[in-house]
Amino acid sequence: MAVPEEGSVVETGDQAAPVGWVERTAFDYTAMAEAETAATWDGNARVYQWKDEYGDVGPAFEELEVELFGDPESRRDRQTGLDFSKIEQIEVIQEGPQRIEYIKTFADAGIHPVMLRNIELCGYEVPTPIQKFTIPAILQGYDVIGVAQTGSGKTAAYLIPILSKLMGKAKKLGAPRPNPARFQEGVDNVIAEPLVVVVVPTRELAVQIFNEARKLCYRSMLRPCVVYGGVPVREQGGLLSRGCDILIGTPGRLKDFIGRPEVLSLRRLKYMIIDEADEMLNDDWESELQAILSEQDVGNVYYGLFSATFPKAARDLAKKYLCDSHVRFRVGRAGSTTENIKQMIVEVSREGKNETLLTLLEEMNGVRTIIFVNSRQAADTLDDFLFNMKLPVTSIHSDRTQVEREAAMRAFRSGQAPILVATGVTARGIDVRNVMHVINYDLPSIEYGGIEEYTHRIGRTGRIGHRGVATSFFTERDEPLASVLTRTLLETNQDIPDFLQAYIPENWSSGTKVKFETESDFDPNDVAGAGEGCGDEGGGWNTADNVQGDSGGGWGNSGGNDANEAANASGGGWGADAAQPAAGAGW
Ligand SMILES: Nc1ncnc2c1ncn2[C@@H]1O[C@H](COP(=O)(O)OP(=O)(O)OP(=O)(O)O)[C@@H](O)[C@H]1O
Repeated sequence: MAVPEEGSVVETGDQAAPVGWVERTAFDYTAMAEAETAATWDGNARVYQWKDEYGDVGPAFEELEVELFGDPESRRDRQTGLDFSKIEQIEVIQEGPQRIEYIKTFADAGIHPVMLRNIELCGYEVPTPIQKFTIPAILQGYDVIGVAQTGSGKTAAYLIPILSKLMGKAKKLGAPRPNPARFQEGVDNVIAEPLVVVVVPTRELAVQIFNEARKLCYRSMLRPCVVYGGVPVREQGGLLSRGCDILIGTPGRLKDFIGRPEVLSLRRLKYMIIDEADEMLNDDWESELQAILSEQDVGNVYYGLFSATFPKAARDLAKKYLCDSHVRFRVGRAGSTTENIKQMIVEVSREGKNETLLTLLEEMNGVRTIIFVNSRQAADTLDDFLFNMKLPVTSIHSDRTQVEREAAMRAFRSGQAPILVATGVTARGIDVRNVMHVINYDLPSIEYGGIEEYTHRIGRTGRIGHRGVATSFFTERDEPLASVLTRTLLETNQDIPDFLQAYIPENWSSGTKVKFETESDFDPNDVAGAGEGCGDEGGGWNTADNVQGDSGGGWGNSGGNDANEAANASGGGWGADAAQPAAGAGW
């Protein structure tokens, strides 16, 4: 990366962008708010649709394929330069009485041929460590807890096996749906009866997972939908009324739709995934989550909990609901960071933060950067400050309208505004390619997430084999975090600045394991099993006995041959003939 000369500025007409940065764009938030009714929401993005005559698998559509997966050239390039070696070295710990034989390649897993092709189109060559375990476990019908570092492919770790299992069975298991080619609003509307629900804490994450589902559902009959706050309920209801097999949503909006049985019913639900499980178990979501969990058909639903950290609240939920048969996978220590991120802690005074920030942005200029602050007001103030310094910045926080939030994310993703100022919660789980630098302008305080929040925040960079830098400003206020922060740095062999040296544990020497009192790992005595929710008694977590041969569903057989078996069951719904594009087919 080019280091600019000190204080140098590139003159570009009357706008002068500091060296290395694109010109700033002024975002008119008031106009955006007024345009809300005419907005094109991210959740309205096109999904693959089929005609009845296709059978279980539809033909490819080049235009949509490029929209979903990018052009073929960029697909190939995506994998170059990825360094999986650090991820590969991390030990995967399997807990629970069941032993799952892990897969080495996607082809090993016995997944549906269309899913295999979609994985290839995504550019995924080998499964990540968490995927190696959760794919066979979910295919075999186990409830799963997956705890793995940020950016380690947890979304695909549950979507691939679930969608693969459902491919070829949508007709049999799913609700009748209108033919999209002939759909008439108000005439053909159906009640949405999803087979899968994914609950996530933020709107941005809901859209992101919806986009991953759009890719992985390509050419199948499975129709993904997303619902989240800030968009008129009527609009989202309209999308649901065309049928929905995979529903991704934020808890408040999901609860709202559950209260409208003429729009949404969970009676066909087979899989419930709680992503970013630790955040979802925050007190703020409790009533919504309870409403969603209590809605299901007892004993008939498979569960998955996924997160990068697993604090006590999440462990308590697992303890309450999970049965003996569930499997837990931990990639490294729960809450640990990845070695692909270079972490730097800089001591600053509160007054000196802006100046230090400008220096940093000058040193690492032009790269996609996320700056975290601790309050909405601070986000607005910092956005203004950076904009006045002629930097291409945008910001996102929960007081913004949905139009503003989506516009900010689009500007950041496209590179129009490569600097994003965000509060921690709104940026939870977001995955933007090539975020090279994360800056904690404010470190998260112990009361607001502490070290676990730190892990999630810096995890916006150094994702999936890429490398990144995370710089955090440390003021005297951050003293309570010093000890655990130092140990987190030691764990991945980071440099410890002088002012943190005193927090290096006594007797610690390089290569020894660092101890964490808030160890997010499961205590072996804390194992679930006596959960109220087992079997028929409550929350509906499955036992080993009911994993197989789900009545009428025709699934739940131990993984491996699912694709072939479904092909037989559906009268050869895929295979060469069915997969051929039908002449003149539309979607
Ligand atoms: N096997 C794979 N090979 C290459 N890339 C992959 C693979 N699996 C997933 N990815 C990509 O890795 C990125 C990170 O995945 P994802 O967002 O699911 O991570 P995560 O573990 O959920 O992170 P976080 O905890 O921060 O939410 C995504 O861009 C995804 O498309």
